[in-house]
Amino acid sequence: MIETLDDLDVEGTTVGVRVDINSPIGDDGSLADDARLQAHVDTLSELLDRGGRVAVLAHQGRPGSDDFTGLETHASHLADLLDRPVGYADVTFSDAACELVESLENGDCVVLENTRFYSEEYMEFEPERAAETHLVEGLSSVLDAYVNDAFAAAHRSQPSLVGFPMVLPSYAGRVMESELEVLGSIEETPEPRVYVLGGAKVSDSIDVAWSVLEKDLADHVLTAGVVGNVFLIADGVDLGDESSDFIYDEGYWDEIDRARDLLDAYGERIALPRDVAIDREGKRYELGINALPPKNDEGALDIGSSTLAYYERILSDAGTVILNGPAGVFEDDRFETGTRGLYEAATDVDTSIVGGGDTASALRSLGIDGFSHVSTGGGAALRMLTAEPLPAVSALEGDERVSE
Ligand SMILES: Nc1ncnc2c1ncn2[C@@H]1O[C@H](COP(=O)(O)OP(=O)(O)OP(=O)(O)O)[C@@H](O)[C@H]1O
Ligand SMILES: O=C(O)[C@H](O)COP(=O)(O)O
Repeated sequence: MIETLDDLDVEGTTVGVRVDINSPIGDDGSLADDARLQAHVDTLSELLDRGGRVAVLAHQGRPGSDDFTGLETHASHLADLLDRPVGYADVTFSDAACELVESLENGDCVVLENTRFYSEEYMEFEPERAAETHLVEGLSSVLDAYVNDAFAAAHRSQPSLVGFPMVLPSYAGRVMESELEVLGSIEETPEPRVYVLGGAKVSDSIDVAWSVLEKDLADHVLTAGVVGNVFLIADGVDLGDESSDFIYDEGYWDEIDRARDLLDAYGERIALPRDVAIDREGKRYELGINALPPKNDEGALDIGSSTLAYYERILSDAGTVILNGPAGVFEDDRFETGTRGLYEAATDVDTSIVGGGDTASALRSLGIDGFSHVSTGGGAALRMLTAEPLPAVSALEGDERVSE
């Protein structure tokens, strides 16, 4: 069983809190979206208000990517959100970092440097081995307890996520708790249940579709975005070279066979786009499936209005909708219509759950809200929807973990 902050005697305790504040970074190095920081305010405030001494652990970006930055900006933004001083250390587990953590007083908070600045943190380990990494060994010597609030990274078996529960009493933070509560009990949500799978993560979406159709969790799967295009090709539609090349270049060509198998097995529960929107001479132009391929091979960049109306009808009878990924290239005003329409229709459904990450920040930029739950996790939420165990969650509940 996973223990929560309700089980932790916080006063005077030095707690390592793993959060996921991995955020889009603007060209000037600023945070382009602070939603993930906001999400952790409750956990951090609660620990600090209850007299905890908090050392925050987090990653930002991946080695080699433009958003692979330090956490100084995150620390100062957290100070604003928490409305209290938040320190920053440019180290994570060195002697200097440990001395700083040891010097914390009740109610003090420090953000330690990006865990992924250290090569071991970008490797996947079994928890017992993760507990022997420099990061976990070094830092656990100055911590009394560990809180994992990083649901969005819980599908990674990296040291700061799975190692600490092997050596310290460990607890789920409030974000982790609520994500597990909602995403862990999908089968109890009202029926009929509709899954909307859009975006560009085709293999992940096909995994989700297989799983929820096989387990009878889904009454309908609505396909859109690149996922919808792959299903159209699998169904024998010629989308033209532009869309086909895109799918090939992204490495999703083999997924067409999987999509076809899925249509053979569960076709009556899978809805495919009836029309698509293309860019013709700089304008949005809609084409019915029978009019494809486009005469100039323009790419299919959004679902069209008759698909939207068809999907809205299915959603109007739904008890639960689970959405992941946009319906088109929403970053371009001409092709945001499908995403906006679909997600707005979803807010009218009794229970509406959005599988997060970039989708969540897209919705904020489109100004759409009113969902029952917007997950902080992209990959983690998808994995949870296929009922696959998340390593960081297993580490929190495992037999090997240390109890108080
Ligand atoms: N028809 C399309 N053609 C090309 N790109 C598309 C199309 N539909 C959607 N996209 C692109 O897919 C991208 C998002 O896909 P992705 O699956 O990564 O979703 P996401 O929101 O990042 O997922 P997560 O929330 O899991 O992080 C967007 O950048 C969007 O422009
Ligand atoms: O944004 C995410 O999905 C999490 O922060 C995990 O990041 P990663 O995919 O780089 O491991």
